[in-house]
Amino acid sequence: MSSKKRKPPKDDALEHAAKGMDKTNILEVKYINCIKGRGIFAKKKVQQGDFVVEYKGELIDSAEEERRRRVYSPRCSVFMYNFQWHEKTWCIDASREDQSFGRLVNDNVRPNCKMKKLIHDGKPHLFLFALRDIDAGEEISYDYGGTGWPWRKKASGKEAS
Ligand SMILES: C[S@@+](CC[C@H](N)C(=O)[O-])C[C@H]1O[C@@H](n2cnc3c(N)ncnc32)[C@H](O)[C@@H]1O
Repeated sequence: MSSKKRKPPKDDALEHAAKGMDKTNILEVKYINCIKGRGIFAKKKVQQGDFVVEYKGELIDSAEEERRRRVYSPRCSVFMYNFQWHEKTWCIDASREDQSFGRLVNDNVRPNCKMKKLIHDGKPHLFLFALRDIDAGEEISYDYGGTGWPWRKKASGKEAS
């Protein structure tokens, strides 16, 4: 058994945000198929509660988000993540291909991670934390929320469970 003390996951997340680093020692990008595209996979076991990855991008307000949604293609707007902060709607726009891992995490209705907001340098940041132990080789996922995602619909036209 390792005697190394586990860093509190929130501290770990904020340290990674400060350094602008992804956990390349435990995560990797893999191409899955032409429907799902790429995804993020665990290279090593992840413990329940651990910080996994930051959903990095540009922080914009709802007016700017609306403006961008009018001009973005659906392929780009799917990278926009909305959340509440100080009673207003904000958005992380991760549409820019910047080599970061968080933007490549796919949707799952039975996810192994959950998105949480933490404040770093006075600004909100979005981080995924493990909902359960994740084995090496498993795809990292979270529930995008909302309804109507085309990939959730089965050929029958019903929502996937
Ligand atoms: C935020 S991106 C995730 C990264 C993306 N897979 C890529 O390679 O750029 C969201 C897009 O990934 C795909 N996607 C995400 N979750 C999926 C799922 N569960 N099944 C199929 N496609 C999915 C859809 O094409 C969606 O528009």
